[in-house]
Amino acid sequence: KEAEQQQKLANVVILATGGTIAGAGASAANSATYQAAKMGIDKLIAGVPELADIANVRGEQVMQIASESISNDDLLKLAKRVAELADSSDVDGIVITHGTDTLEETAYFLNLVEKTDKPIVVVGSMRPGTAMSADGMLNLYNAVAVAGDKQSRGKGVLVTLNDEIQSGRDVSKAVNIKTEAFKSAWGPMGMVVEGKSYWFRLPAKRHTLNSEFDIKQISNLPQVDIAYGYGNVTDTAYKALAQNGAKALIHAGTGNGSVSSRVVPALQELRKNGVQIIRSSHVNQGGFVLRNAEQPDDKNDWVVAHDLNPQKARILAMVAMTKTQDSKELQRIFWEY
Ligand SMILES: NC(=O)CC[C@H](N)C(=O)O
Repeated sequence: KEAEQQQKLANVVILATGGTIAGAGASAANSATYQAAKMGIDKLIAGVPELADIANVRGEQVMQIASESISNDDLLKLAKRVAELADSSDVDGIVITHGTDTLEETAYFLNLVEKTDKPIVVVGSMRPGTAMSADGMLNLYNAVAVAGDKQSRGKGVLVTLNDEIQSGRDVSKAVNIKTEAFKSAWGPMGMVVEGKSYWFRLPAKRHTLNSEFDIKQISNLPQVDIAYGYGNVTDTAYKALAQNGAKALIHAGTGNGSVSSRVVPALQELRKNGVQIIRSSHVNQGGFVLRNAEQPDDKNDWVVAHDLNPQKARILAMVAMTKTQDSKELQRIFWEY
């Protein structure tokens, strides 16, 4: 009977990378003061015995770090392992446990480069497992439930925290001290309650199988950096980043991705020297940057990131520039993904 039950359950692999979901504090009262990336994947799985009721789960420790320290090489390593697993006939879904600080970047990267319709779910937590009201156990249970569900196929890379199923493209860490930390300007795609998914919308942007990018053809990512717009800003950071080898600069602009008159000449000059200039916005609840609004992008030969926040714009620029150095092509890609 037990063997029969196991055969019916989906096979889900959990790739662990660290973060708070693997964190530990000195006391149960430490919900915010703790060390991330302390607990191994086997302990994490053992901590949620209910996982065995919803899937055949096995874990792999890919790295053990806080996500603010994830490098492009780490990203490539993780994505290549995800692709291998997605190609295995005995894997139905993949969960990635991840620190929440750059979770949105990894989720978007995988969404762009994984050629599979199998569910890929990225999950983290806001409190370590040692804390009172820790959220990691339920988030992980929900992630495994979603990853093992056939209904989750072909919907792009997903993120489950706070009982919500979010699109890995849209979601962003919007609050850093609450368990309802992750939001999307366009709303969640669904809910997961007691291990069952309830879907309400689908992503409109290109992803996974419908993406022109494939991790199997990517071995390097170009250097793309971000500089921040604010009152009294100077062009120092932009110039320094370009001098240090950035092939594209994401302008994390104010408002509509506006650019200070003290910075415009430097960006025009950098563009003439071959650096791509991509205007994004750092407004908190979802920026929306349009071509030739605020700045003459056609004249300057700049690109706009549209609704992508600066850190997501960096991810798309890196992936796009593995294929093209043409600013018009880059702009097409920024509209489509
Ligand atoms: N809530 C978290 O996961 C944050 C912990 C850590 N800064 C990380 O991103 O890994």
